[in-house]
Amino acid sequence: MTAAVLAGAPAAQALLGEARRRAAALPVRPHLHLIRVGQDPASLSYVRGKDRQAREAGLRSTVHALPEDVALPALLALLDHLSADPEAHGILVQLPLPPHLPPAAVQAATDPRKDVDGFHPLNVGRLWAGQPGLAPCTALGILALLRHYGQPLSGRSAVVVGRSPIVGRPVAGLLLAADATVTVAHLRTPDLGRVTRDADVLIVAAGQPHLITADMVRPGAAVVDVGIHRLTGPGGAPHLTGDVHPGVAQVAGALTPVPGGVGPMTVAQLLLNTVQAAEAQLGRSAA
Ligand SMILES: Nc1nc2c(c(=O)[nH]1)N[C@@H](CN(C=O)c1ccc(C(=O)N[C@@H](CCC(=O)O)C(=O)O)cc1)CN2
Repeated sequence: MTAAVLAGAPAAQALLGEARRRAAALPVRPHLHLIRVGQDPASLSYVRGKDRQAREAGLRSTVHALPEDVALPALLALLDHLSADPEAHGILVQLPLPPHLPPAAVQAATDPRKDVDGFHPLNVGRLWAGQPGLAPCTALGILALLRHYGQPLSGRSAVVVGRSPIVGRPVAGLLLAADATVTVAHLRTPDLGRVTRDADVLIVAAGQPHLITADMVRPGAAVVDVGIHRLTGPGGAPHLTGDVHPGVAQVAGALTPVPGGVGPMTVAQLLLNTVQAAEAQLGRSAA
């Protein structure tokens, strides 16, 4: 068996089209504020991509580039200011942050109605309570990707490997809301393969290259690889790989590529979250 490829680009285009249509129906352009601290090369590239795609989708976007040594009170003051600004609809602080800035304090300082990352404790609670709200972009993007390719979730066994607040935990909550039977495993789970072999739908966000090998996958399962690792090949050439070993393609029924799978969904979903936040703030929806 060779797994069907669940490519992110067409599914992301569908989300971007929806974001563009819904943004155009609003009386003002939704305004996204992207806050970046320091010069981490990956963060620079992700924020640049978010800013560019936001503009292409007809949104306004402003990048706030803060120095690596910015003090916590200064960052919180910016978040307070944007939270109170009626013309700011979405606020995102790019992760990772330098060690002196605790993510929990930063995430709690954003108005939950503008928290387009879905990391504010109120939005985390809403997700787990099954209430409408803003949810994390990668987790929503994974569900949208599976939906785009007609992968059923209701009544199926879904196993999530990884328990991060960005992906593992929220995707487990969303799978549960979609009526899947959900198991969360992680790097300390004994005999991980025994757990993952139970999955009809396997989501891997453990941050360890090639953790999941072919013998750990049920034949025909849908496998979503959230890992992104820059490895150096035998000739010294760098290449990107995921948490899933390439040999899994011989066993799985469907598999997301790395790169080009979940990654593009994260940014597209961010823009849709921003439009959703603007709609709510303008009294156009319940969320
Ligand atoms: N505040 C946040 N910070 C971070 C988040 C987040 O959702 N909110 N997620 C990640 C980084 N991220 C977006 O911010 C992100 C990661 C990967 C991709 C992507 O398109 N990846 C490509 C490969 C690109 C490459 O590295 O060459 C792919 O998978 O095809 C987009 C966004 C951590 N921080």
